[in-house]
Amino acid sequence: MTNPIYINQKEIQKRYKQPGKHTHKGIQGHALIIGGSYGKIGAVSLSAKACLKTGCGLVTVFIPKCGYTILQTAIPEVMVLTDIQEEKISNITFEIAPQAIGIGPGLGQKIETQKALHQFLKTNKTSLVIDADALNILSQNKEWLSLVPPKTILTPHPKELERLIGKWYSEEEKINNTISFSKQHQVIIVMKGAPTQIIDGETVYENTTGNAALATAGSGDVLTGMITSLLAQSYEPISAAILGVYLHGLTADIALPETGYQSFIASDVIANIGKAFLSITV
Ligand SMILES: NC(=O)C1=CN([C@@H]2O[C@H](COP(=O)(O)OP(=O)(O)OC[C@H]3O[C@@H](n4cnc5c(N)ncnc54)[C@H](O)[C@@H]3O)[C@@H](O)[C@H]2O)[C@@H](O)CC1
Ligand SMILES: Nc1ncnc2c1ncn2[C@@H]1O[C@H](COP(=O)(O)OP(=O)(O)O)[C@@H](O)[C@H]1O
Ligand SMILES: [Mg+2]
Repeated sequence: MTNPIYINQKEIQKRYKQPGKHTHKGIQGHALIIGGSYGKIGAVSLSAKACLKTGCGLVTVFIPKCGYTILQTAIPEVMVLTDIQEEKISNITFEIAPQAIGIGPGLGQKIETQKALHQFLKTNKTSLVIDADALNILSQNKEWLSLVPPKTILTPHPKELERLIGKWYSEEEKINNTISFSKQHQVIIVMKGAPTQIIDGETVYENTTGNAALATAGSGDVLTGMITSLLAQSYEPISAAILGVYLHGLTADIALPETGYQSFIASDVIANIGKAFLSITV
């Protein structure tokens, strides 16, 4: 099996870019997060807030109508576009030109939403992060993977990965099958877990941050927002994935002495992104 490259402080120093002194929100990246359905607007809310807190200049969400007031109240910094439907996404249309799109958190898998994702993939040319229900929809319609732009980042947890690549019977088989999938579809796969591994063709990266405090609802939705943010800020897709995963894990390592494993929640990831950035820049 290929030896992994460990994602440690040294690997991060090679990739991290400090924002320029004269930067402004117009060049600091505009990210779009698409997702949400009735009862799962929180997933988009977490993702969008994490996206902002990871340094993106502008963040817009595209959600079903029922999430409008929730989003505008929860995060006034975020701009909101809504679908024509109340409870689910049915037609993804927007006139903005984001540099990166994260799609999937809380999306649901209703048939109209599946069709909307298909239509979106047929026309989209923007760099993408695909997570959660958008991955589950792709697993049910594998032929749509040919519509995904090269170097798209997929962020499956183990069950989502199984739906995508099928069952495995050893760690080695899991990695080998994921490598084959990554090469076949030219995608980067963030295999979330303990530890998270990132597969980019034949190259395997293994994260060194994070702990069991991250086993909490919404922590993956937050990761999607963080990686989308970095992608919108012009990081190469592989660097956005590596830096996002490392910082995400670091938040839990930083917070652990204060929260313990049990009381750490996804919002604590977001609350500690600043400290995580500070600790990689010293
Ligand atoms: N506040 C919110 O609105 C939240 C919304 N969420 C959304 O809910 C939808 C469903 O996502 P879920 O992931 O809950 O449902 P899924 O059905 O995709 O995954 C849950 C299944 O995967 C298994 N699984 C998950 N992590 C695993 C691991 N590390 N090892 C082994 N098995 C693992 C679980 O045991 C369970 O069987 C998504 O759209 C997601 O974004 C969740 O992220 C939770 C929070
Ligand atoms: N025991 C653990 N140790 C380290 N990281 C973990 C652990 N459990 C979960 N995580 C991390 O938490 C995140 C969970 O993502 P996901 O299952 O998609 O959550 P959700 O869909 O609820 O947002 C992943 O980044 C995963 O690597
Ligand atoms: Mg998830």
